[in-house]
Amino acid sequence: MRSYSLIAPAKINLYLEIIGDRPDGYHELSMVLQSIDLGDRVEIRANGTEDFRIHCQHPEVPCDRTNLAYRAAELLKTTYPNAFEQYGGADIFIDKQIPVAAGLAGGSSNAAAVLVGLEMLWDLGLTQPELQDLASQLGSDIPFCITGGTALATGRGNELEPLPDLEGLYVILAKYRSLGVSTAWAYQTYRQQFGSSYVRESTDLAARQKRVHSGPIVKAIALRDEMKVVECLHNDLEKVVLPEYPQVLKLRQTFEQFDVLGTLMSGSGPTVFALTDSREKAEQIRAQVQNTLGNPDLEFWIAKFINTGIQLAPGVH
Ligand SMILES: C[C@@](CO)(OP(=O)(O)O)[C@H](O)COP(=O)(O)OP(=O)(O)OC[C@H]1O[C@@H](n2ccc(N)nc2=O)[C@H](O)[C@@H]1O
Ligand SMILES: Nc1ncnc2c1ncn2[C@@H]1O[C@H](COP(=O)(O)OP(=O)(O)O)[C@@H](O)[C@H]1O
Repeated sequence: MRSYSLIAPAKINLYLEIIGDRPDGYHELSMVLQSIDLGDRVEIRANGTEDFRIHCQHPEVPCDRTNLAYRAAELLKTTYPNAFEQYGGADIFIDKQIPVAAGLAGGSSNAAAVLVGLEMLWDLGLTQPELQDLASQLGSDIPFCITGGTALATGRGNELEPLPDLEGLYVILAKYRSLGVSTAWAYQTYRQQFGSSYVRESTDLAARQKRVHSGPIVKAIALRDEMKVVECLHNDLEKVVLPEYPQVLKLRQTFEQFDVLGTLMSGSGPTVFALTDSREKAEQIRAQVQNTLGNPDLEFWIAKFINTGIQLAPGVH
């Protein structure tokens, strides 16, 4: 039976601005997304049956139809029933390295890997826009997870413009093991507290431009001015998550005390990250934060920026 083994990287948000409410219930965003080399391994193995089966050891990851990877497979099955009939189902093995419900797009990246893997397994010959369209139907962050790298994301987060690679940066990620934040809760709470009506189709371009402030970070990335990039780090969702989770606020403040280039909460949290220009520095900061907070529930990861999304796992054919 044919199989593909893929690496599904996590992302961090270097910039997340909520422009306003959308009529479809989502939020209009302006984000800068960055892939990092912390990733899950996703293996997709044809199983000759009429089913998809999810295999994952992580206690917080469901192995049923609610798994985003399963939903990705189902979407391809209903969109291309003839291919499904010809090739059949698959076993999907997820080796989880990305923390769950952490604001790092773990589930989204797994779903992206399934779209890419099944597309190859079923010889569908889809174009990149066709694949991106399917991804968009499944979740706002999934189109980015396919192509990865550094990108400006607008709309729901699904409209992408690639940006020049940000190379040579390292990231220390920290998360309380027992803490997870629901993305839906974060956006809903933001809407209740700060909601504003915003219609993208508005002809009032001047009003729209006034509210989109990603210009400076995009320019800094284009100029590869890393010092300027770190000055522009921003996440509107911190306004609702940090007051609700004092531990996360404390973590964010602790990173600020040390010699980091910049620090921010990623996505809907609760992961907090800090940037450095070397792995040694990242190790040093990790030790300093760990010693300061001394909490056994706190977990750390060190990763570097990468310029790829879903990739074939090295050494597997
Ligand atoms: C916050 C971010 C930042 O990158 O990432 P995470 O923290 O989840 O990793 C994303 O916007 C999350 O993207 P994703 O997790 O794909 O979102 P979806 O599945 O489409 O939607 C999950 C929930 O968030 C809300 N949502 C999502 C995107 C958006 N632009 N506006 C929203 O209000 C939706 O209404 C839904 O209740
Ligand atoms: N393949 C998957 N990996 C991780 N979580 C998943 C997956 N499929 C469904 N989930 C569920 O989605 C929720 C959000 O998980 P995740 O994608 O890791 O976080 P985030 O949306 O913060 O990036 C979790 O509570 C988890 O139960």
